[in-house]
Amino acid sequence: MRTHDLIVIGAGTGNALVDDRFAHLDVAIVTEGPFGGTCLNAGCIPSKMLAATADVADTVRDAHRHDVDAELRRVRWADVRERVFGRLDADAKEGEEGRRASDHVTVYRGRARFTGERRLTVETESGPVELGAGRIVVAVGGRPVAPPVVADSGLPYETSETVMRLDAPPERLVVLGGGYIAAELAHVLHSAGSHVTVVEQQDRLLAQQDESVSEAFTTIVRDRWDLRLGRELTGVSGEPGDLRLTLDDGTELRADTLLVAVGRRPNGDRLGLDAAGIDAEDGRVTVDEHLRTSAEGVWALGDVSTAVPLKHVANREAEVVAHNLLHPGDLRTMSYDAVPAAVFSRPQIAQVGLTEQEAREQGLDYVTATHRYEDVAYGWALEETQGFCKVLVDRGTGRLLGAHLLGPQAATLVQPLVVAQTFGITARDLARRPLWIHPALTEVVENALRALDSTAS
Ligand SMILES: Cc1cc2nc3c(=O)[nH]c(=O)nc-3n(C[C@H](O)[C@H](O)[C@H](O)COP(=O)(O)OP(=O)(O)OC[C@H]3O[C@@H](n4cnc5c(N)ncnc54)[C@H](O)[C@@H]3O)c2cc1C
Ligand SMILES: NC(=O)c1ccc[n+]([C@@H]2O[C@H](COP(=O)([O-])OP(=O)(O)OC[C@H]3O[C@@H](n4cnc5c(N)ncnc54)[C@H](O)[C@@H]3O)[C@@H](O)[C@H]2O)c1
Repeated sequence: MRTHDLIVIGAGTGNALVDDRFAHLDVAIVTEGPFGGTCLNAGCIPSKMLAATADVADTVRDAHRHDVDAELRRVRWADVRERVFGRLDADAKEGEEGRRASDHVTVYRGRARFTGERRLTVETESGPVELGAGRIVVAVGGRPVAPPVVADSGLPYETSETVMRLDAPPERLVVLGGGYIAAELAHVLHSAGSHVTVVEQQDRLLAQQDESVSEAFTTIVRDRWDLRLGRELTGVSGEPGDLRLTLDDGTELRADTLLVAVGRRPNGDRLGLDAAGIDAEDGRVTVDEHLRTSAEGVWALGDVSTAVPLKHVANREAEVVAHNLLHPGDLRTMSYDAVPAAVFSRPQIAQVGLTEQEAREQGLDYVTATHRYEDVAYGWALEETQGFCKVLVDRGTGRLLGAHLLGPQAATLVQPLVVAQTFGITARDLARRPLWIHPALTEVVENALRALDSTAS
């Protein structure tokens, strides 16, 4: 058995944890998949590079709204794909080579499985390798799930791991699920020329968002995508390239390609956690506020353990774990108090804190205010008619409980609201103390906050 000081399982966020502060340790990085993990290879980054291209194409399509005559001839998907993955695949390779060149890091490629306390076996190409370490970080992420009706059909389907690398946009794409991935990749593929149908079991798309956002998004995209809401998929038949998808109301959809986007599950179920005494629930590793697992010397971070499977959360968790590994006498705590999120679709969406339905369910005494993009000068400049910023504030303290944006640059505009919520700055202070640039789009945030003055009693 080869023994290391520290083993990190997973080369996504786990790999980023190992910086120069660990140079005095003998570190092993074990990974089944490419360096950079989901975010770089099949997640945040390619989907955003593709979404940005989709935004360019849609801007050309909509140029007439700005009295510009333009015609979109074609989205050259093969070239787009090559630009995106040519860069990202090279990045992943470079990341691995850099690690292999390091004299204090050993890389093992293969699937790891615990065999005992802080002991594991890795199925490498040249056979199993037994490893042990004083400390282990579990950062093995998650994977897409497929419902049995699809998985058992024997017919091909795509997930976010494969669909962005298709040779061409499908002519007829059906997306199962109406959450994050559906919203982003339907935008990408519709813009590239696919006819898109979304089948979602709930009555609205992005149903986890604030109800006003979810309703507005659903209404807006209905013009572009064929929506089958409140529907279940009950059968998959046909043949590869010509699928027949039956819904619970008896309707049948035809599709070249089925993209399954009904959620992801943590990979802990594949790790033999019991052998190492690591508690988990349905594959999700249980951690305390310092990100320690139930096994001495074993830590976990990212999608395998977190309640909020987002990359900026995983990055912060990695900072906490790195500190705690290096300073066992001064442990840091991970805070999930003001976690923002964004959906890079068209329109863009961003949020932080509570939705109005959550505030209501929690019986909070709150006020809300909404300001529309079309009521600020830069919204006029953009000819924007659908976007808005909505804020929820605690009536007693005046502090932000939540904020929700739908419209251009939402993911950027939300950031001052994240700062305010993090530092407990009241909505009134945030509106009135800093100067807000005129006539920047940020005025939609400023004016939503100012509108609270007229709603608060
Ligand atoms: C399409 C898509 C778009 C996304 N967009 C965004 C976004 O815009 N913003 C955002 O914040 N989040 C986004 N996310 C979520 C984000 O990608 C994840 O939260 C993040 O990548 C999780 O990082 P991680 O390190 O926990 O896991 P991963 O990056 O998945 O890394 C897990 C690593 O573990 C390895 N591994 C797994 N099992 C084993 C094993 N048994 N043995 C050895 N190695 C193993 C894998 O090969 C991989 O290297 C997106 C996700 C998807 C799917
Ligand atoms: N911009 C971002 O931050 C971003 C982008 C993409 C993915 N992600 C991450 O990836 C995760 C997975 O994304 P996702 O879109 O797969 O999951 P999701 O949880 O966002 O959405 C899944 C949707 O599928 C629906 N659904 C579930 N089972 C269904 C069924 N049998 N038939 C029809 N609909 C069904 C759910 O009601 C839900 O609306 C996200 O939760 C997020 O953590 C983040």
